Amino acid sequence: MTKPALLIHPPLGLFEMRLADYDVVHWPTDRKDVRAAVTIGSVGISNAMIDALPELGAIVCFGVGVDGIDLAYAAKRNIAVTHGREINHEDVADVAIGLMIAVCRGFTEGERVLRENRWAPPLAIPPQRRLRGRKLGVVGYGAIGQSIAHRAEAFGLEIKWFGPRAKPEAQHAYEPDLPKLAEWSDILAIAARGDQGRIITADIIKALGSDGILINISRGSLVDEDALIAALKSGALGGAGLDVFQEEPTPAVRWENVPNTTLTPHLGGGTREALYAGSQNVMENLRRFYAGEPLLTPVA
Ligand SMILES: NC(=O)C1=CN([C@@H]2O[C@H](COP(=O)(O)OP(=O)(O)OC[C@H]3O[C@@H](n4cnc5c(N)ncnc54)[C@H](O)[C@@H]3O)[C@@H](O)[C@H]2O)C=CC1
Ligand SMILES: O=C(O)C(=O)CO
Repeated sequence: MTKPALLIHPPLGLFEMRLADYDVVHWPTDRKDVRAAVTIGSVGISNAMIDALPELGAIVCFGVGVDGIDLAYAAKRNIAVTHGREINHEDVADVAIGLMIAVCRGFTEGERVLRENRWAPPLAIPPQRRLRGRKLGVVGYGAIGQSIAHRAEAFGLEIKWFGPRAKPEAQHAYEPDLPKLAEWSDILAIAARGDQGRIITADIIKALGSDGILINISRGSLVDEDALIAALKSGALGGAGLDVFQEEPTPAVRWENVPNTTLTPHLGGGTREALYAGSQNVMENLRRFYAGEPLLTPVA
C-alpha cells in the first residue's frame, strides 16, 4: 500500500515520533499529493507553501504556538490547524519563575563575577530585589499565564492579569487596561498568545519603569525588542528575563553590554516530558486526520 506523503517543515528531530506509516518529504517539494504538514509554530507553513500544495488539508503544529501560520488564509483554504494545547504550560511557567528569580537576585551577574575572579566580599554584587511582596502583572491568562500566577502566589507576589476579555472563573484580579497594568507592576510577565503583534511597545516598557522587570516566555514578536534593549541600556527599565527573541537564534552580539538580563535560548517547552507529549499529540492528530475523525486539538 502507498504511504501518504507528509511534509515536515522544517526538518525536525521530532522526539520519539514514529512516522514509518508516512512518506516524509521536506520543503521544497514538487509532490502535489501532500495532504498534511507538520511544523513548529515559530516557523510555520507560509501561504506560498499552502498555494503550492493543492491537496493540503491539515497543518499539525508540534508545540503550542501557531504564530507562523496565517490562520485566516488556512481557514479560507479549508485547512485544519492543530497544536499541542497544554503539553508544556507547567514547564514554561517554571522557566518564567526561574527567570524572575534570576533577574531579581542577580544570578547572571553573580555568576559572571565568580567566574571572572571578581568576587570581593562582603557583597559580590549590589543588593538585590526581594521577590516577596512585589506586584506581578501577567499579560495573557491562558494555560501558561495561570500556571505562572499560581506559582507566583507561593512566592508571596501580588497578582493582576490582562487579556482580551475578563474570565469569570479567574482566580486573580483582572486589569482590562494594559498600560495601567504595566504602571502598577514591578514585574510584567508576557504569556499572551504569540500571534498578537507587538503589544509590548516602548510606552509599556516605559510605564514599567526603572525598577521594573520584563519577563517574556511567549514570543519575541510581542515585544519591541529595540526599545527594550535601549531601555535596559539607559536604565529606564530595571531588568529583563527572556526565553524568546525577535529573531531566533538571536545574535549574541545584540546582547553584549545589555545589563540586568538573564537570557535563555527558547527552552521553556523543552523538557523531555513535554516533547514526548508533543510528539504523541502530533501523531494522534495525524492519525485522526487520515482516518477522517474529529481532530484532537484543533486551534480554537
Ligand atoms: N517559551 C516556550 O518554549 C513556549 C512559548 N509558548 C508561547 O506561549 C503562548 C501562550 O501559550 P499558552 O498559555 O499555552 O496558550 P493559551 O492559548 O492557553 O493562552 C494564551 C492566552 O493569551 C491570551 N491572549 C490572546 N491575545 C492576547 C492579547 N492581545 N493580549 C493579552 N493576552 C492575549 C488568550 O486570551 C489566552 O488566555 C503560545 O502562543 C506560544 O507562543 C508556548 C509554549 C512554549
Ligand atoms: O510550544 C511552543 O509554542 C514552543 O515555543 C515550544 O518550545
